[in-house]
Amino acid sequence: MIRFDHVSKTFRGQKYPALDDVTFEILRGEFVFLVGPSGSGKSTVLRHILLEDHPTEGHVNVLGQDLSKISSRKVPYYRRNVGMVFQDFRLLANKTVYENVAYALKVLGRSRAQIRQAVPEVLKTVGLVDKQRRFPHELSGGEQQRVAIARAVVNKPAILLADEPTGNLDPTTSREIMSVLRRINRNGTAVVMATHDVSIVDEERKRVIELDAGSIVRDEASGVYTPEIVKYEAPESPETAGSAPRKTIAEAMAARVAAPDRGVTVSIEEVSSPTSRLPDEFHDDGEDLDNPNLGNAGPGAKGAR
Ligand SMILES: Nc1ncnc2c1ncn2[C@@H]1O[C@H](COP(=O)(O)OP(=O)(O)OP(=O)(O)O)[C@@H](O)[C@H]1O
Repeated sequence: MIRFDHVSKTFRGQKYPALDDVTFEILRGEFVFLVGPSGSGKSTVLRHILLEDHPTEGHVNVLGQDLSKISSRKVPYYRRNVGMVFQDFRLLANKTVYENVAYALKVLGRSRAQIRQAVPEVLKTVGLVDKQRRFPHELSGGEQQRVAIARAVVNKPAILLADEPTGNLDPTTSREIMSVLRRINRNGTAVVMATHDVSIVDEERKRVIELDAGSIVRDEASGVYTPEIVKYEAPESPETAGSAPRKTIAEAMAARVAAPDRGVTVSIEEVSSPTSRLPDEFHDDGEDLDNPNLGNAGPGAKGAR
C-alpha cells in the first residue's frame, strides 16, 4: 500500500542525502514504527508519503498511485487518504473539540448531516465525547493529542502518519495514546509512527523500521527499539587453539539476555581482545551466572527486559 522504491532525497544546499536508497513496503492495515537517531530521516519519510516532499531519485507509490504523477491540483484529493498527527498537536485554539474535528470535514465539503454523524462517532473512538465543548487550553496534553488524532481520522483515511505523537506526553498518557492508535489500526487504518519512545516500541513489539543517516539499517516484523549487541571473543588464542573454547563473559551475558520467546535476540560480534575470558570457576554449567560480579549481566541489565 505504501512502497518506497530506491528513494533518495537530497535537500538543496545539503552535502549528504536525508534519504539514501530507501526501499520498503507497508501493507494495508499494518502498524509500523520508524525509529532512528535525530536527523536520520524519519520525518522525511513521512513527508514523502504526505506528498510534502518529492524524491530526488526513486519512486514513492501509495494506494496504487505513483506520487510523482499526481498533479499539484490533485494533491488535496490524494491527502484525503492520509491523516497526520504531530508532537505539538496543532489544534485551532479558538475552536472547541467538536469544532476542531468538524472543521476537518467542513473543508472537505461534507454536508452538515455527515458532520453531525461522523464527529460524535470519532470522539467516541478517542474517548472524548464528554469534552466536546471544551477549548484546547482547557484540555490536558493527552486529551489534546486525542483531539488531533480524531481530526486526522474523522474522514476514515487508509493511512495515519504520526510524527512523535507521544513526544510531549508522560509515560502513562503515552500509553493511552498508543491504545487509541491501536484501536484506529484495528479499524483498518495503517499507522506509521516515527518515534524516539523506547518503552512504547519495546512494549508494542510491532514492525520496526530503523533509519540511520538516511538508510534503512533494520526492518523487523516484531522488533524492539534497540536490539542487543554483545561483544564476543573469537576462540583462537594459543591456550585454547585446538580445544573446545571456554565460555566467555560475553557468551554468559548473551545467554542471560536472550529471550527468544519474547523476541529478544542477541547478536555477537567478534573482537580480538582476550580480556573478556571468564575465570575458570564460572566455566561449568552456568549456575554461577547469577553471581553479581558479572555486573551488567544481572537482573535489570539493559536487555534483560
Ligand atoms: N527542508 C529541509 N532542508 C534541508 N535539510 C533538511 C530539510 N528537512 C530535513 N532536512 C535534513 O534532512 C535530514 C533528516 O531530517 P529528518 O527531519 O527527516 O530527521 P528525523 O529522523 O525526523 O529527526 P528527528 O528525530 O530529530 O525529528 C537532517 O539532516 C535534516 O537536517
